[in-house]
Amino acid sequence: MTLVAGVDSSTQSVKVVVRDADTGVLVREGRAAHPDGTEVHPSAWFDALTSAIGQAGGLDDVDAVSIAGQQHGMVCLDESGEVVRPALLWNDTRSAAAATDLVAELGAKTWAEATGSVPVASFTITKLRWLATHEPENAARVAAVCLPHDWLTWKLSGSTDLAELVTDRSDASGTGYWSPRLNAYQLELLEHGFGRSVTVPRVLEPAERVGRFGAGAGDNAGAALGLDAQPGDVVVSIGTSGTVFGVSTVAAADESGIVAGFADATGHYLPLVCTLNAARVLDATAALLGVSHEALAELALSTRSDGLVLVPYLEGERTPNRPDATGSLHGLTLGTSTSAHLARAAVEGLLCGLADGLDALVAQGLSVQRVLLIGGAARNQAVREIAPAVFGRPVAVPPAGEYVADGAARQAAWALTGQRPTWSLSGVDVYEADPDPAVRARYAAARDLTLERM
Ligand SMILES: Nc1ncnc2c1ncn2[C@@H]1O[C@H](COP(=O)(O)OP(=O)(O)O)[C@@H](O)[C@H]1O
Ligand SMILES: O=C(CO)[C@@H](O)[C@H](O)COP(=O)(O)O
Repeated sequence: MTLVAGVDSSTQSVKVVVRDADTGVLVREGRAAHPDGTEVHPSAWFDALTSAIGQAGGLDDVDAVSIAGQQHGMVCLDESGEVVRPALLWNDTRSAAAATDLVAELGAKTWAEATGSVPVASFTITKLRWLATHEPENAARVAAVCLPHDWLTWKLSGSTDLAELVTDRSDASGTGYWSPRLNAYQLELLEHGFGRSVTVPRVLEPAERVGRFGAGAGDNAGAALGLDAQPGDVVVSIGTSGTVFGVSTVAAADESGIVAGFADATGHYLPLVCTLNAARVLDATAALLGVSHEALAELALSTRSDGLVLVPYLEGERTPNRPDATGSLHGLTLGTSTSAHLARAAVEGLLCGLADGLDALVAQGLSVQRVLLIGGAARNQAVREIAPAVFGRPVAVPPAGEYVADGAARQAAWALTGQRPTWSLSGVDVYEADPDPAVRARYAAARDLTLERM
């Protein structure tokens, strides 16, 4: 049996799957937790990956490996390949002012045309500007910049040569200095943002490999590949981030900055909307109520929200671009002051943010024939049942699984054999509900009424 491995190094954890390259059957798997926080030393990811690989029985008998991971994080290396400072992750908002400056300096249209996206605090380029401004001594030591998945691939390959860093189209498209449309770096943007040029990883083609390593992918592109998403499939992923995206044959360039015009992992495009507040809104609400996720779901399904709205900007927000916002609760009455109403409002609030994202993608021309729901919080029964009412469409929920790691495994098999795998995806459950536009309308009325962070 020929084995391939796929990795998802996501915000909260790392997952490893080992699959049969011919059939896609899961042979072994492993996982390990990542440290909390929006600033993490990459060595913590490597330690977690090593432990997850061990749990998955090692990689000695595996012929090809691909690593997918959280997008955008800034990993800076010095000339000898050492990490300069802990990585700033996609959900670290300290570079919000740098993002505002970069957009003001060149204009949103220039960014959208050059890179497919208008940078917000998540994007690597804004973190580089922040570093140049706030930590000039660290900035001076930077010889190369790469992304979490690039660094893990490089590290696992055993290389110490900066010239051997590789990445893929999907993750390169989240840097703010690579064009999906032109399939090329825009290094003048990197120089503009950081003040000078540095080494960047070589961008591999979707099925290219270096030794036994595939190109890897940003986690959302990895999930699209893992689900074998086709044009018309829109994926809603509710993990640490909330994302809505679809595979498209047309490159997006949304000047409003709502839709990010990323590349996918198959040579096409992946227009995407990302929110900063997703599964952790339910984690926080369950903790506040002192209940499990299962009990939270039961509470949420036991009532309607009756006008209670939770605007879930607990970590600030990325879409809409409100990095300094806080969450807020609106519509409290004696009647809505119950655990059940709060649970329902939390689920509806996070889903309304994603429904706004779905609308934005449709407005950009993305076709929606099917909505697929994945990510840790897709396990939640209330999310599954309320999503179709909020989205106004049926929602298909594939079996709980590690679709990002599966996408990486598919890529590894593709790179190994030269054939894109046709592994079958087992059955999805379809959830339907009457559309509930009143919930969306009430949320829309509340969403801008939030306090800034202190
Ligand atoms: N049944 C559930 N209901 C709601 N949230 C859940 C449930 N199970 C897991 N989660 C949450 O999902 C998140 C992890 O999802 P995952 O997609 O692995 O995240 P990431 O890829 O961002 O690391 C955690 O915040 C976890 O608490
Ligand atoms: O920033 C984005 C997409 O632009 C996020 O989707 C990150 O890629 C993190 O993903 P998860 O940890 O939530 O899987």
